[in-house]
Amino acid sequence: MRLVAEGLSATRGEDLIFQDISFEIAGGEALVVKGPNGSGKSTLLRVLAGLLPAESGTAKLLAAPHPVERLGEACHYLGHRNAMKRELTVDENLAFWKDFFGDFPGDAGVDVDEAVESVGLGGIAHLPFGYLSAGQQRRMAMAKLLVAWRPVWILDEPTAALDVAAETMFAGLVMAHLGRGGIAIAATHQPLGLDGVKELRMTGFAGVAETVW
Ligand SMILES: Nc1ncnc2c1ncn2[C@@H]1O[C@H](COP(=O)(O)OP(=O)(O)OP(=O)(O)O)[C@@H](O)[C@H]1O
Repeated sequence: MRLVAEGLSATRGEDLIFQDISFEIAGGEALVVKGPNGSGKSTLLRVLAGLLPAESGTAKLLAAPHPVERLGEACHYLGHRNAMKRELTVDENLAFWKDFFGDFPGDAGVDVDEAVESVGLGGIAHLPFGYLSAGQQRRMAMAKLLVAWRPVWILDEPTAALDVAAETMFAGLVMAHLGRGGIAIAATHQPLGLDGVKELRMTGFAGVAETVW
């Protein structure tokens, strides 16, 4: 499996945010997107996840024997917001997402109990999501990545508001995902604790993006 981005550019409103971004990552690899505030990291992730159209260029997943028409279909997107209903319990939220997403061909997500255990919060999944602390809510949002299989994880500041133990836990989840042949692309200002990752540095349109491998 390979994710290939070629000549991507994107606009927000009237403004060109970045242009001519190209990179390639294989199954089992992670790409960390770095750059100052406003340089376009979130915009790039949203383009890859299919949530914003690219102005030009392409991003494709070459994934025999499961060809993918649109990259977004193969992606889990964990954005700044957790996308969980505050009034529903954690169990109910995760069961909804498991059912809604379903599995992408090739592998399967774990059940809700196992996902909650994996993020270290077994025992509180019966509580309404809104009762949880900010860090616990973020951990539970990470559990969404586990309940349905998607080969590509798109992660926007995944560890913001997390303590050191949770950062370590999340690095373990990402490593396990890579170990299953998955791909992870993360925008972050903090080190994710992953070894041997590729890096893409965004400099904003004032200085066009530069890649560092
Ligand atoms: N909906 C929008 N309409 C117009 N401009 C936008 C919109 N959303 C973002 N922008 C602009 O696009 C540029 C890139 O924003 P983006 O959120 O991609 O940056 P970022 O690198 O992720 O920043 P940060 O590190 O602060 O999260 C910024 O100048 C921002 O003001």
